[in-house]
Amino acid sequence: MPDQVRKKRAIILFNLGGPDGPEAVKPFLFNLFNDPAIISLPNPFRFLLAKLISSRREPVAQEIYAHLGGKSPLLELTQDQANALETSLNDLDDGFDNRCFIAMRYWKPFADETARAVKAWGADEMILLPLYPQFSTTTSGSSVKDWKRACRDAGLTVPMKTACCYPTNAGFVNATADMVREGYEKAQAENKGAPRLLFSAHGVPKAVITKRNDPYQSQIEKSAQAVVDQLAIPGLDWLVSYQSRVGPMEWIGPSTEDEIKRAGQDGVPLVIVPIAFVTEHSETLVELDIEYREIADHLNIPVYERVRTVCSHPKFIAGLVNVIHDTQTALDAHGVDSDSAQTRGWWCPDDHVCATAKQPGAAQ
Ligand SMILES: C=CC1=C(C)c2cc3[nH]c(cc4nc(cc5[nH]c(cc1n2)c(C)c5CCC(=O)O)C(CCC(=O)O)=C4C)c(C)c3C=C
Ligand SMILES: [Fe+2]
Ligand SMILES: [Fe+2]
Repeated sequence: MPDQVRKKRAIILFNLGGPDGPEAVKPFLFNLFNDPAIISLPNPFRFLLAKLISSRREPVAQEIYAHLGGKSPLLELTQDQANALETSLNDLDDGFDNRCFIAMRYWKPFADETARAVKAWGADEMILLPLYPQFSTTTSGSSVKDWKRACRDAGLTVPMKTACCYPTNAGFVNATADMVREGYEKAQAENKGAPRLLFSAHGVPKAVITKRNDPYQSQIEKSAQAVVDQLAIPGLDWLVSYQSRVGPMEWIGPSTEDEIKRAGQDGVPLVIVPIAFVTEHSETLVELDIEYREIADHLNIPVYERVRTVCSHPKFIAGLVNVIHDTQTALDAHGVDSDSAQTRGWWCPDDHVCATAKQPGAAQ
């Protein structure tokens, strides 16, 4: 298609963000705990509590990021994904001039800066793509809400469509299965018995699931089941657990730490699979690779193998291309016009009670 008739389509990739140096750790934590999607208290209580918790958590978090040279690798790896996705989309020649942008929720680049960049580029339309396969109000929901605020503040008024979730997307599942196969075979080669697969996801407080009807936990289970189906290993021993608890609230379980201890009691080789993260960062490189490995070593677990995240695996990137095309065409097929698409257009392949997907007329 000739360049002059191509529409400019901005793909906005969302992730959590991480500190880019030791001095960023405390303000990053403050931004996280000051998010009403994380602590649902009215101000000034949330602000004061966020100040308190971020100060208390800072030494622990500094220690975590010190293992990574004082900063998170999340942005760099997300940039690699953005580059790979942009190349794949433009190679398809689907009538759009596609450009990928990144908006992080709690550290740079923030939504405000990215919204200004999208406006300066002259986008005709946008697709919002959370880099979270499973929807949670604490992650994708929070990012999309903040993006819409940033667009209003920047005067960016072009139509937008949102990919809600893609927990069983074939590209994501097949890329994960490829990585798991590699780890599983390595563990098997040690000849210490049949390995147990532990799908470990970032936890959330129980109240997030029960009070907000958040589909996160059920979608994590669907993702894990889809990977297991794809692996098709007869008699596979597997389960889902949740890592990264913070604070005194009750979190969803079982906890990954408890399951590592149980594997120690059972004397089975363990293969840990991150199922909610699509890039490496502190929760994989420090929590899984250092902290939990130490526990496993202490318990004499015969093998502890941690599977890599999908990052820019070609199958995962191809899966994201499909998510973008589904988002575009599903809404077009339903005749959602640019006005309502701007505020209400969500594509959701799941049957969870995604407020916006189930009630297209509902205010967000
Ligand atoms: C699926 C992904 C994530 C969910 C769900 C999630 C919920 C959630 N997280 C916290 C508190 C913290 N998370 C921290 C780091 C962090 N969290 C995610 C993803 C999810 N969080 C990522 C990708 C990262 C890593 C960032 C990086 O290193 O680049 C941290 C900071 C690290 C630490 O101090 O441990 C905190 C704190 C809560 C409270 C929550 C749900 C309510
Ligand atoms: Fe987190
Ligand atoms: Fe959804």
